[in-house]
Amino acid sequence: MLPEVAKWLRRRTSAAADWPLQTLLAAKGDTRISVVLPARDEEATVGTIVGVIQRELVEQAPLVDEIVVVDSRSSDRTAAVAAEAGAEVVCQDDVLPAEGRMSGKGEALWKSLAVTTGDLIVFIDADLRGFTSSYITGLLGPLLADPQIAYVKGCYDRPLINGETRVEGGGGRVTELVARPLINLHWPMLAGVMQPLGGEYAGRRELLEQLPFVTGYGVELGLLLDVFRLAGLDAIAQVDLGRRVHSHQTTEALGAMSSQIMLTAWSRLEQHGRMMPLEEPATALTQFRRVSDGHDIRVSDIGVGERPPMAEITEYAASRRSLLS
Ligand SMILES: O=c1ccn([C@@H]2O[C@H](COP(=O)(O)OP(=O)(O)O)[C@@H](O)[C@H]2O)c(=O)[nH]1
Ligand SMILES: O=C(O)[C@@H](COP(=O)(O)O)O[C@H]1O[C@H](CO)[C@@H](O)[C@H](O)[C@H]1O
Repeated sequence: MLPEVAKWLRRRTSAAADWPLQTLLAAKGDTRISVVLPARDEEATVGTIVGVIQRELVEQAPLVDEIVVVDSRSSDRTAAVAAEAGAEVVCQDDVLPAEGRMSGKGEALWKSLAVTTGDLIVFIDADLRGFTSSYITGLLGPLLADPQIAYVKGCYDRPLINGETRVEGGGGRVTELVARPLINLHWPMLAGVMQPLGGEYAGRRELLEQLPFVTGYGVELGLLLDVFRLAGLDAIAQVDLGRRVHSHQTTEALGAMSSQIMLTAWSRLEQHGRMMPLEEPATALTQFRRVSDGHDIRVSDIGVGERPPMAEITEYAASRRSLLS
């Protein structure tokens, strides 16, 4: 792990418990705060999430100024359930109609900027189970405490819970198999970000509105790479939110998601390559595992060598002759 990354990890990693609600209320001042939930067919979970935010962070404590659910072409009762729970609901395709209609989560999040008023915007997936308001207070903490911080990613344990299947640490499959390797190879300064694809994060509007939003599932990787490019590593923080349980897609669906992540990585490498020669890929892979007092950080060398065609090896011809004689 690069020394700058180790330093960043120490300086810019905190836990939700480090940011109590009263501290945030005292720091809020006239800062407006929006919570955005992109939601496609999330009627089973969106109401509970919105209800917790509405009760604990709007009614009981005036921290959050608005809860906006972006209905992303749902075919179920997502919009009605979200509205009944207290959210303002907008249809993704009704926002900025002159800009046309693109698809996916990134489109929903990009359009959310046009229908929210917050100086700070918190993004929360609408398929979470066991959501607590500490997700939001944790993500807001660094932003309300330090003007140098402009973007905060959640990190958490990610079990894979699918019907009878329950694998601790088995979630975040695209993160572990695609995004983390790509980031370590090409953006090693971001190797300390424990959950680069996590759907819970927050940012300052003044930064977010300067960033392109990749549509589909490339949005998280695109934003992380572009925040790093535009604002630098020290503008990024991460907060341990504990545990994240969400609805899991099929492996086939995650194949499409992985492809979008790779396309996003390619687009940023291609942009970078137009400005300066691309660096050689790094060959250290940093991985994280929860342990009792934090995270076990493992750095492994994933470098590969390469042998030439055997036909070019002098001894090969001689060995073949002796074998065949
Ligand atoms: O076209 C889409 C796809 C997804 N989502 C939402 O984005 C979040 C994350 O999507 P998903 O759960 O499909 O991804 P996963 O968490 O499985 O990676 C969820 O709130 C989805 O409802 C969305 O708003 N529009
Ligand atoms: O992190 C991941 O590997 C994927 C899939 O998670 P699981 O293997 O289903 O737990 O989930 C994330 O990736 C998406 C693409 O960035 C985000 O949009 C989702 O919010 C996030 O859950």
